[in-house]
Amino acid sequence: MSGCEANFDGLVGPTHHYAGLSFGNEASTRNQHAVANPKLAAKQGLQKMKSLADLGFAQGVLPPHERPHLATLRQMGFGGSDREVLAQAQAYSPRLLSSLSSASSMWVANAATVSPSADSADGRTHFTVANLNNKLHRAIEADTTSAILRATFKHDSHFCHHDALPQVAALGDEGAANHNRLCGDHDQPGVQVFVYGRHGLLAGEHEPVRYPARQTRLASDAVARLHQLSPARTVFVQQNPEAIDRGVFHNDVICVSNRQVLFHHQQAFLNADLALGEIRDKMAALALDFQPIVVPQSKVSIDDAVATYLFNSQLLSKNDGKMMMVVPEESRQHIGVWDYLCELQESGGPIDQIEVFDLRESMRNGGGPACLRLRVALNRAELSAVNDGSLMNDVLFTRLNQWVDRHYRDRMQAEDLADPQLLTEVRYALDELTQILGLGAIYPFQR
Ligand SMILES: NCCC[C@H](NC(=O)CCC(=O)O)C(=O)O
Repeated sequence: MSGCEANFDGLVGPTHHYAGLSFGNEASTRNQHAVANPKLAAKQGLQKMKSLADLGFAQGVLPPHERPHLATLRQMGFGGSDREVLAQAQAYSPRLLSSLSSASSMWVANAATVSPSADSADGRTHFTVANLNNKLHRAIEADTTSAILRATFKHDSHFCHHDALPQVAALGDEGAANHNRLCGDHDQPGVQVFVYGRHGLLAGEHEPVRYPARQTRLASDAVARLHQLSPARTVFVQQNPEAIDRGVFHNDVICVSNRQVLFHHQQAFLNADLALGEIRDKMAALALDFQPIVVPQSKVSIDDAVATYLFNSQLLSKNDGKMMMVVPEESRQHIGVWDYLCELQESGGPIDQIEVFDLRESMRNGGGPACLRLRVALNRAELSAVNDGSLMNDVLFTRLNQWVDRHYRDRMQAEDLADPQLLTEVRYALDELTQILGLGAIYPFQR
């Protein structure tokens, strides 16, 4: 093995619910007020992690955040005991309490952008925490994400951590969901592709009109600079504004990369030919052969892509050199999309295996297999420097399932969030979790 791509999945938190918080994310809007099942959600996620670990892929886990987020409520002027703060917030605005209770940190593809050491001038793996500035419920993730990543990837000699960019719309950054990397072996230099929705400072001709473009070019440029990437191996591409207006709120809803392959929809990018040409040329300079797989509109429409999350899949390299694709159950349920996938699997191309997972609880908030994982390409030395307790195996899987059984409710709606008992349950659970994972005190309530 010459390096690997490890996937770190976000564990769903105990307050998982459907609040309709993400304008532009159609599943989130559609399922507002549906009854959620946090216990099932966490178990569906764990099952994916375990299955991939069993297949021999390096798999880690990242813990959920503390919710409701009392610190933000206090910062907003609510005071007194925790119980009083919750009651006041609920009386003032149940929607605010819901925002500050979202389990959205599960979608760790938005936790950070990660550049492997082979691409960065200082030879370290770089992480920039995403500020998730476009949504209140997500912008509050940055500090805890930073603490979690620093505890999981601890050694300064291997890992370099950057805090989130300033919290302002012009620097809106959504992390790895808008970032792809093309390469040969994962620990060899590759080409990084940053996808943005609007510039940030300059008013562009081509911007979405219906839904927000969450990622700015200004932010993508800043991350590339922080990560010490070579311009000769970096490409910036604008997302197709029409796709954003149809519900493609992150690039990973319409595109996924692995090694030389860029699996994407025909309408994913603005000026796609130029962008693909630049990727091809920059890869050729590394003696790499670019293999785009373009799914035409005639086979799968953008609406079907959004409904089924076909592109929010994981592409994983197997030992035989072929790739396995991890798709959500919703892709199997759709006849046209499933026919396309069966054809793809038989086509003799790089992807020859499709694995389906039931991630319905997360999917109903717009989070598929790819949203739930943060890719970290690591060489052997770096992999052994990762916090041991964070890596998935039989023992950890059993312990985490038992932990979920002990602490999670199987029903959650907005009105449950003001229950002071829930906050106690969450803190108790998270405190135990940091011990299971060996992460130390990462939450403010533990300090
Ligand atoms: N990468 C997938 C992210 C999904 C996430 N959904 C949410 O936050 C929905 C939460 C709610 O509406 O309850 C988002 O849109 O950022």
